[in-house]
Amino acid sequence: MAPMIDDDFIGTLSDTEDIPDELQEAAVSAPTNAKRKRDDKKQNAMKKRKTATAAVSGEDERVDADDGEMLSDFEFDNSDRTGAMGDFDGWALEGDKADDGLAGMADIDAMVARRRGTTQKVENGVESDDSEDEDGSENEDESEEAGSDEDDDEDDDEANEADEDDAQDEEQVEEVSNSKDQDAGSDSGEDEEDAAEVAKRNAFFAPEDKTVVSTTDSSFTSMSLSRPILKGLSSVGFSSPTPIQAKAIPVALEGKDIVGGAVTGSGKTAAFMIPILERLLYRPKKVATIRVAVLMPTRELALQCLAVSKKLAAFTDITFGRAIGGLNSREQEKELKLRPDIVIATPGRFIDFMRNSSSFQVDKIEIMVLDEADRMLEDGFADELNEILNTIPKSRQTMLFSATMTSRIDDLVRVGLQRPVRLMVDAQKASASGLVQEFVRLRPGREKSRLGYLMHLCSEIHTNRVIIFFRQKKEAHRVRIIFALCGLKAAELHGSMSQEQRINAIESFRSGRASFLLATDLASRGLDIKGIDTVINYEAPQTHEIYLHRVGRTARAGRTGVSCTLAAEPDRKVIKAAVKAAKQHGASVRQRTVDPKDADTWQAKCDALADEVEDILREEKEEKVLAQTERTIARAENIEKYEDEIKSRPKKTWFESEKDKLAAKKRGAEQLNGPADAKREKKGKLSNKQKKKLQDRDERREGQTWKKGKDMRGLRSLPKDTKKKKKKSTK
Ligand SMILES: Nc1ncnc2c1ncn2[C@@H]1O[C@H](COP(=O)(O)OP(=O)(O)OP(=O)(O)O)[C@@H](O)[C@H]1O
Repeated sequence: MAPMIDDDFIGTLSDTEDIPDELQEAAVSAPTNAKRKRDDKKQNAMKKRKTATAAVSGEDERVDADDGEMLSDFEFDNSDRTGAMGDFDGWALEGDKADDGLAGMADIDAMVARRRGTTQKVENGVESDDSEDEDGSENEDESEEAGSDEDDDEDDDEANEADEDDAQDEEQVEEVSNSKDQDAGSDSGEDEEDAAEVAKRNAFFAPEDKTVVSTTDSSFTSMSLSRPILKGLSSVGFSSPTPIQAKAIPVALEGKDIVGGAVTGSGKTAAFMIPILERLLYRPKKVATIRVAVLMPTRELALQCLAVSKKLAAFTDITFGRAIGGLNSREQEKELKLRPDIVIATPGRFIDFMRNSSSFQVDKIEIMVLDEADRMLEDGFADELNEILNTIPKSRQTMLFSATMTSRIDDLVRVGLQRPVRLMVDAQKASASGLVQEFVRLRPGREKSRLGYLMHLCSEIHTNRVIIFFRQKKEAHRVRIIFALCGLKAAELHGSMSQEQRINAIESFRSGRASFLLATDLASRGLDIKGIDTVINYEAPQTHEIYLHRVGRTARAGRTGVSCTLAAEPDRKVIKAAVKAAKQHGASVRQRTVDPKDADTWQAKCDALADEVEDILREEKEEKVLAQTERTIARAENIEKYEDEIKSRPKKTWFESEKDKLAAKKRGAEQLNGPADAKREKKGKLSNKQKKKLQDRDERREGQTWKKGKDMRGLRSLPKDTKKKKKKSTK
């Protein structure tokens, strides 16, 4: 039966709830940097720019940085974007081993083709290089071989980037559904901030009215940007600044610290990169120096940022280097020896170079950017971040950006911001304006057919340019096999894949060879892939923030897109928060009705494939073991061949022991999943809020009925017969 869109969707997942009228298809609607050392030339250039900006904007036009208002008059120009950023053409992998094949997907496709006895031609597959994933441990000495082994992509910081994925994986899932997501529903964080927090904030941030220039009528030319920068902008098709760019660029050009937030896909990358490039044009050029460090939480994001930045800098002499995990360190070390102006990095590899590469000097860094800053400030990255912050100069400009930027002062204080300017363009927890959020409700007892629902959606409704998010990489992989067995072209992306496979997977999806990308939250932040039509949440994520990042992979840069979330009992809290926020911001929310028979038919098909899936998993494991053995032999041969060179190198040091790393990982998981039971015991007395949380969790564990929250109480104005019908259906 054809699926239906039910426009009067409600956020509640309980069958006893009434459908609200109001949820019917919304049809949507610092002081100057005197302390900091700047050379005279730069200061003068800055002053000139400042005067020009002020002249253009005028005092009266200043906009309150915190007004949370969307600048409705801004529209992305998507009419003619040929040659623009849409044509992302690579990962700047010169020198790194990058395969054009369909790694990660080709293996499965080949196996399925063999099993089906077809002659399906499968492009060359690349074996998974996930040795560290098999035993779950990294060997610090492994990187010793980097010099002699081109393939040695697994480095010490593998763990950091993998954490992004692992933290949301495996055994934590149950915890997740029972603890942290309760926060998502409650108005924690910003909403609950008290007067003390407001006072702290006022003291911490620079007074807004003095520091923020107007964004109305702003254009790149009115920002007094230099010709090479303007040429770069026009070459990528950026004709006018997005709201966050209009706000951030003038402030950043003045050298001020920034805490910036704007919805996903609103151009935050260029918001920090344009002023950096402009400022670097005025750098002293006699001695090459690393002046800028941009830190990102995942390797893919770092590579993407590098590609975008290089395009923007195409008409300048500004140079770039990488310190990105998972890629050949020797190549990166070579680049860093030349002291590029800007280094784009993931924290683990950055620290590795900081400690072990004499050519990597960070003592002249003048600007540091933390992209996806709220993620970087989480416990999982705390040790790395502290190590970096303690090493690079304190007298730097620091910029933090994220679509879900935290304003919790305690989090921000440790970054060493100096009277930062707070630039929040969109209302907190808003989604992109072109996004339609669909929910497919799985009634109690229907969860066992979750996969059936997904298969139905992907074969009948959302059939192309779809990214599907999973909580567990194992599940993403299993479903990827089922997709292959059912003839759906898919790629997968998660932390159990080698970096090369990860990049190839993204590329095969980007190029359209794969219609579906099955990913974990490794891909939830920042990835800018043009033309993603739909984001499907196979399960709701742990938090509302992650939900916003996930659904933000579509409807980017003024485009439209759909998110579709399978909503069962365990997903309830996050969905409740998502619907509530969507309601508040006038976003489009609707329910998609899928005939249970369709889902059951697909579920039966999938169940019937179980043995075959097991066989493929076994076969895959055997191939992995074989590949692993071959790698071990090759490694041993390499060690023998390059023994002298390896022994002559100083032993690498790492700032954390394995134990510390594990502890950090645990802290990260705890932060993600909420306080562990142990914490509860240790603390002794619990606050009422904690008690309520635990009680809610226990109730849910026992499968008791969910109580309506505040935001759901308003859902009463349904026509009577609809109410009756609903009640009946629950009996
Ligand atoms: N001024 C502009 N004009 C037109 N397009 C732009 C402009 N600035 C950025 N874009 C495009 O908008 C898209 C999103 O940009 P970007 O990836 O920087 O978003 P973001 O805000 O960092 O998103 P996320 O929060 O998901 O990381 C990119 O494809 C980029 O090319």
